[in-house]
Amino acid sequence: MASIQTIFQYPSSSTTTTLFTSSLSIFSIPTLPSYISVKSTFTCFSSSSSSLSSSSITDRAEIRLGLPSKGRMASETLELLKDCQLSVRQVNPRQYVAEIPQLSNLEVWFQRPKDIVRKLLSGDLDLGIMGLDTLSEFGQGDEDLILVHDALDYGDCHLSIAIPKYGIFENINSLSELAQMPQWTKEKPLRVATSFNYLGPKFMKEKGFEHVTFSTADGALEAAPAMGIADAIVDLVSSGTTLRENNLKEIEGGIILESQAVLVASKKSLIQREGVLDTTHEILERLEAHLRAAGNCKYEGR
Ligand SMILES: Nc1ncnc2c1ncn2[C@@H]1O[C@H](COP(=O)(O)OP(=O)(O)OP(=O)(O)O)[C@@H](O)[C@H]1O
Ligand SMILES: O=P(O)(O)OC[C@H]1O[C@H](OP(=O)(O)OP(=O)(O)O)[C@H](O)[C@@H]1O
Repeated sequence: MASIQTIFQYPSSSTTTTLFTSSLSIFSIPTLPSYISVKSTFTCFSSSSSSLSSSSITDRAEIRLGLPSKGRMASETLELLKDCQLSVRQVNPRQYVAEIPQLSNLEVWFQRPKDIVRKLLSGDLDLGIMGLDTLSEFGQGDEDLILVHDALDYGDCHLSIAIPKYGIFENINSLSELAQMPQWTKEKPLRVATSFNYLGPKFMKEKGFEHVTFSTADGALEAAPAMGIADAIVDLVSSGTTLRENNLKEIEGGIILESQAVLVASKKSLIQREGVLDTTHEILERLEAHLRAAGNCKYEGR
């Protein structure tokens, strides 16, 4: 990864706004697909199109960091922060607020990852950690969401389209073959089940699928083809076991997004709320130091 200066660039304007610089080297965004509209090669998760953001800077004094409250990301997020000497001190595990003694004036709020994105946009959080998939789905490229660190090295998975291994799909092995199947017509479109109601349709449209409809479900999507509810699914994959166990397969060109845990900030907070920039910088430096050391350990261990 190239060493670059940490400059937040706001692609909606022609100027580059330097919020802070350092010798950190963690801002390159690897392979985000074009429809996610990261216009700079580093630092900014942004699009000039949709704007969900309605945040206004309220007059609260404390800085708020949103962390996943439960699920896959929760414990690894706490472990990562602990490894960075940023221990989250929770008075009681059922309480949703906590503190990090090393970061003064910071409140930690435990929330569902999708709600962290929503609350960054509404101005109720200043910083947050979630999967890039959640950021992309619920942030919808909003300009106020700044990707501060794009690779926290856990929560790896990818969002992908999957189809049955059997029946009319037996010899279909790529997205273009799927698109060209004569079965999909206006009257009988390709039916896709997904909980990614923004990224799924956006991807299929970009890939030129004309006759396609979407249905939504929150879990166990892999059952939809066998139940006859859908022809294909768009869902997260990590080990691939769930797809295999349900007789489904990924296809060439069908990966929508590679995801892992990321640190995100509200641009408005960074600019307008006192202390957010310094706190972000502090967290970033600690993350970078830890991840660099961990990376070296991995390398030495090989
Ligand atoms: N195999 C996987 N399946 C789903 N998510 C995964 C997987 N591997 C890593 N992840 C990451 O974990 C996140 C899911 O976290 P979690 O299990 O807490 O669900 P959630 O975001 O609260 O969603 P839900 O409301 O569906 O429970 C994903 O957004 C993704 O970034
Ligand atoms: O590739 P794998 O390692 O098998 O992981 C992928 C599965 O994990 C997630 O589901 P989860 O376990 O969260 O249950 P859910 O279907 O109820 O959301 C995801 O939605 C896939 O179903």
